[in-house]
Amino acid sequence: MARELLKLEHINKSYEDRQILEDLNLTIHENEFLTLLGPSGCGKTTILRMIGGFETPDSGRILFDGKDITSLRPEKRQVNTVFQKYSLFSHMDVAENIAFGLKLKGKSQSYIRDKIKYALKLVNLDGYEHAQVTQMSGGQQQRIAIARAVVNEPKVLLLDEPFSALDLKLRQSMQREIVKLKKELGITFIFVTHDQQEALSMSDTVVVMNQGWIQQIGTPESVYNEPENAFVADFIGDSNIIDGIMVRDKLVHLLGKDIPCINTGFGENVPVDVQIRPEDIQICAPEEGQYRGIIRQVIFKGTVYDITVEAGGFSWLIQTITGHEQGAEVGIRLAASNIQIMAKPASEDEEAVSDE
Ligand SMILES: Nc1ncnc2c1ncn2[C@@H]1O[C@H](COP(=O)(O)OP(=O)(O)OP(=O)(O)O)[C@@H](O)[C@H]1O
Repeated sequence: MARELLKLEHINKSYEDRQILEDLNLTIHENEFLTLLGPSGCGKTTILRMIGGFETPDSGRILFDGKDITSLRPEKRQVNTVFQKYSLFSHMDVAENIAFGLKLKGKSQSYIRDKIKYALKLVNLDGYEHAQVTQMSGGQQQRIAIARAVVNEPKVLLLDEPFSALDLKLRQSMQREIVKLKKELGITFIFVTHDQQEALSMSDTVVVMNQGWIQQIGTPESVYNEPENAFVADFIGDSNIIDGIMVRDKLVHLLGKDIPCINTGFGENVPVDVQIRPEDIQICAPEEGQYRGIIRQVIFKGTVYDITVEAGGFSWLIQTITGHEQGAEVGIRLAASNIQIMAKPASEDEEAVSDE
């Protein structure tokens, strides 16, 4: 892993009486594409605003390259932000928008002209210097906002849900552009989104958050394939999450049956959350399955079918390439390697006891 660039240490933040972040710790590396992912209100933007310098933590430190920048003004940080609402100046043309920050810094006219040209090329808008921003599409405006941030040569670019106003197709093409841009610039990107697909497809590292707490940090593959708890499993992709009890290692009691699973090390009689992805479940003949059930619903999604099967007292979501008949009696099979065993979250009572 590359060198550590940014460190958030023991960050606490409350608004009025409500604690939003509690003892948050996070390390971001040089040249990393890190995404803060979580539902609305979980504190993603608050973290980004602290890194940008628009918000100060109540306690804790933010280190940049080993230096404490917790109280440094935004313009003194080597960090630039692209906001959700592009916040472009509508009375200025494209070039003036991009030049704004550079003029404030007292850069020369020729320097500014070169930078504008370079940045517009980078975001595929060469020749748009004198276009009016109000007459440009949402995608183009977002590109200008990115160009405006990039000309400051930040070491870290912060992007707060930058594509939320764009339609799906444009969003996907902007996602590809951002990944390309990141490679060209060779700097650190910190991206905020509540869209798990967006996070998985763009990032080196995904930080999954819920209610101010970091739930898991990992590569897109690891948070998808090895979620550490039911929240992550449920939030990222589709999942079947079922209560289970470990019989012994490699065997879990699930919906009335003992089902083989991979090594877990949880010990005997431990209640666990069991996760199985819809694409990892096989539909077979009734007598060949571990559970027997009925197909309740079949929905064609384009590349796959979403099939709901009622079996073992549970409503399973299963994804298949081929269609199935609603009402058919079927069996379902689970491969041990596709069963993810996760610790149950500590209950509030237990947390209270362990805090003492
Ligand atoms: N200036 C503020 N004053 C009071 N409460 C605030 C302020 N800013 C944020 N909050 C609250 O803090 C919590 C976290 O907000 P934050 O914007 O960080 O969440 P988020 O995960 O980025 O959500 P979203 O995706 O909706 O932007 C929310 O409950 C929000 O209402």
